[in-house]
Amino acid sequence: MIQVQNVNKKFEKDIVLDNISLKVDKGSIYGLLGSNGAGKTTLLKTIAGIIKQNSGAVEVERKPVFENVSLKEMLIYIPDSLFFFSQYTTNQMAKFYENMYPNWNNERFVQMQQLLDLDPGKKIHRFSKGMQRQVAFWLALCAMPDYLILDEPFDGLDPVIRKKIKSWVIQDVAEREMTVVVSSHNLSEVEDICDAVGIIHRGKLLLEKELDDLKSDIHKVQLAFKQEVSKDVFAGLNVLHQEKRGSVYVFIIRGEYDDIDQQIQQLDPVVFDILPLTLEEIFIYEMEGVGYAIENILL
Ligand SMILES: Nc1ncnc2c1ncn2[C@@H]1O[C@H](COP(=O)(O)OP(=O)(O)OP(=O)(O)O)[C@@H](O)[C@H]1O
Repeated sequence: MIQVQNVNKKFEKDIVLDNISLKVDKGSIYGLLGSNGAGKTTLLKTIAGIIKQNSGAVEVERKPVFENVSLKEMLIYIPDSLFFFSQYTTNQMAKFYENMYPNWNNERFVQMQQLLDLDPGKKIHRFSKGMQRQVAFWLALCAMPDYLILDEPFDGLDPVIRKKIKSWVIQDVAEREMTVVVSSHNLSEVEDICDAVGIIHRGKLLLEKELDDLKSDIHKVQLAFKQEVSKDVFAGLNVLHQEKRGSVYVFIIRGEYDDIDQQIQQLDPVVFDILPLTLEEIFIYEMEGVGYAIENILL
């Protein structure tokens, strides 16, 4: 488990992380979303134990992570700008990883080579950017980490490879309870793999949600009545957003499907539909609820 508690980080006078708290359960995938400069990389590096917060606590397996050598053997961070020793081939990097990570799996290294179709004897810096990213995943997954921290990991990967790598990550989460934190500025890029998502903006965690909860407790409702109705009749509903298109009301309502259905049936509408929302719509309305326009943050 990863626990971040009231973490603050400043670079000179700039507050880059502002009282951030979050928890990532073992065997789950947490998506950290935010625009450029939001603080994602800083937070990931703090979780990976590479930089130290000014205050607050960052714990992995209930131990402080900064400069903790035993935790580093269990945790791999793939940065947004990759680093490999110049002149090294993947085979040479694999030897290096084998010495660093006690659970290194050489059989897997050979299997993945066939699936990725990359020459392990070629110098890594001679590969394209996307191929270098594949090498980073190849090495990271063969180290069999318990924790995988990924900074904008899918940038520059073609859709086929992206799908393949996502499925490997999900497999490791399902089969051996690997825990993953993945950052992105794009919701659609990570929504298919995450169990929970947090949105960070200007160093603050604005919103944090389990995706299953999100989808089950927010609904779009279209309604029309024979006659004008007073706004008061909707007072019992937790309305996040409402608009009127002609004679049709469109509401975004938080709550259990059955409760909403029951309350609205009592109002005797002539049109009544409860519709599902896309994840992007859910975030738009949730963010509106906390006073931010998501377009300024994620889109
Ligand atoms: N080493 C540093 N020294 C000074 N300021 C820094 C340093 N690293 C990051 N910052 C500042 O911290 C803020 C957050 O940067 P960070 O890289 O964490 O954001 P990000 O959300 O990962 O952005 P991006 O999506 O552009 O990669 C930025 O204003 C950045 O300029």
